Amino acid sequence: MRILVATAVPVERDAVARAFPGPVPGVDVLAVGVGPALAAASTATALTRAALAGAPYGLVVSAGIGGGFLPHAPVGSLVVADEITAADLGAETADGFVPVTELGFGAVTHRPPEVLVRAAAAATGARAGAVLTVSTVTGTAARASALRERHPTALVEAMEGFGVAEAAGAHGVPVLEIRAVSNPVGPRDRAAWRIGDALAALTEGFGKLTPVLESWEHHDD
Ligand SMILES: O=C(O)c1cccc(C(=O)CC[C@H]2O[C@@H](n3cnc4c(=O)[nH]cnc43)[C@H](O)[C@@H]2O)c1
Repeated sequence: MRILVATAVPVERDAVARAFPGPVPGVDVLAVGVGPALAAASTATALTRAALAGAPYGLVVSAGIGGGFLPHAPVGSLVVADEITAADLGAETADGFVPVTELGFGAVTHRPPEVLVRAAAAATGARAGAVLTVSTVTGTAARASALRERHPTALVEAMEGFGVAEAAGAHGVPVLEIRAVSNPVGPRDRAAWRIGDALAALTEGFGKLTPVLESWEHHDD
């Protein structure tokens, strides 16, 4: 089975690639850009190109760093998504946020295969929980609390997972998301982001995850 690993930026791509001693046949790691729209477009393009070449991918993995909801996902920890949810795709109303699904449109959540989530968490020591996709990095305690109130199982927010998952879904390919926590979700303190520690955790996690991905077979679970 061919696997596409989609990171946002080249440093994340390189952190994933460092987990492998050399090129791994069947595993491609691609930097697809920051944010859900560019990530969706780039991932869909890669999936289409592979399908047209007669070598389709059987699994897409969205991977990278992310903000962790404290105390559930501390800096340096790993999280695997049991749900990939677009947290700001909807409408603001006088009564609060309404997701697009309640307005009669589209989807806001993709669920990776349960068996794969469990195996990935067991192999890497990652916590399993919801990973939110946002277009705006949270910068206040109030927004962090509002997100957790709306999504009580959320462990991480990042900016690409839902876009990658939409592209995978359009191709009928299962998706997984794994994030290494670089910063707490909350008041903006960009200087405190531990990007190096998170990238190291991503490399270590991917070393343990790759055999799981390679041996996994999709049975619509
Ligand atoms: O400094 C900023 O305000 C800023 C605004 C937009 C993007 C960035 C990035 O550095 C994005 C990098 C990448 O990291 C993921 N990420 C990491 N932490 C968070 C977070 O707390 N909330 C959302 N995304 C996060 C994200 O997936 C980006 O691709 C900085």
